[in-house]
Amino acid sequence: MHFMTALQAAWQQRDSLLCVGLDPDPAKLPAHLQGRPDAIFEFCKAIVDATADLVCCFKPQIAYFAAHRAEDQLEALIAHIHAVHPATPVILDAKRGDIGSTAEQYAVEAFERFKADAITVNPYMGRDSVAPYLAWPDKGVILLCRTSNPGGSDLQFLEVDTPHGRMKLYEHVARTVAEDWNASGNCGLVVGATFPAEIARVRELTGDMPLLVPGIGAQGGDIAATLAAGRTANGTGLMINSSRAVLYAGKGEDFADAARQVALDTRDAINAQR
Ligand SMILES: O=C(O)c1cc(=O)[nH]c(=O)n1[C@@H]1O[C@H](COP(=O)(O)O)[C@@H](O)[C@H]1O
Repeated sequence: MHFMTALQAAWQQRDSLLCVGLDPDPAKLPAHLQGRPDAIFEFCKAIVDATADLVCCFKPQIAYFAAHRAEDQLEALIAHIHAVHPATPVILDAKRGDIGSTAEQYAVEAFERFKADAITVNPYMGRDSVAPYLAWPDKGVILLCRTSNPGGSDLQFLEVDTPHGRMKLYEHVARTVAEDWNASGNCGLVVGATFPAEIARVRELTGDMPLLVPGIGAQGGDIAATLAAGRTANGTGLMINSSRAVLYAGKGEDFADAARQVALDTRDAINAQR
């Protein structure tokens, strides 16, 4: 199924804009899982099973798996999500960016090896570096636009001359993706919850394009401001990610119950603003 079709169905059927981010840090895993060879898989599987009915998508971050030689556990986790929660799309957060021939391999890694439904991609090497992902028309390609971190302003906030006049670089990225790269309707953009004014500007430039919005929870982004700035006319359009605040809500054997409670509270806090 097309990523965008699956996402829209999940928004409606789950009545949720929450994306739970799967960023398993071995040092933060509950004591009873520490040291097990499959600890990362077991931890994430428990979080997934406890929260799947509350989310519109999951977003595993590849670094947390690759750094610990756990790519096989990432493969198993995504296979588990597809088998047990088939209506829940998976975004592989890899923030790839490279020349076209290398990007082709990254696309195969994301979509064939890991069987992700979408991937995060860095747009700053330009159209030919993104084309190999766009060539998979059923897969979502979610491009960094206005990132949540403070240093995001170093480059993304610079004023540049464009064919449409002078604007900030992130605005030019939003406009270019919406008007040029999105021919197959499979693009989304990343805009941090820490910058609601820029969420509003990106919404203005891109119509109803889905926005992945990290930065609530541990990074302190504001849910009400995010919704006011970014929701579409039908009250969707956003995948609002929370990772650490959900994953590490509890430290004991009941960690998945604690994660579910935070996910539930976060989903409801989001829905209260729709
Ligand atoms: O693409 C992303 O997901 C992303 C973009 C961005 O601008 N900021 C950002 O925090 N992220 C990711 O979103 C997650 C945020 O995690 P928490 O701050 O723990 O909720 C991490 O996996 C980050 O890598």
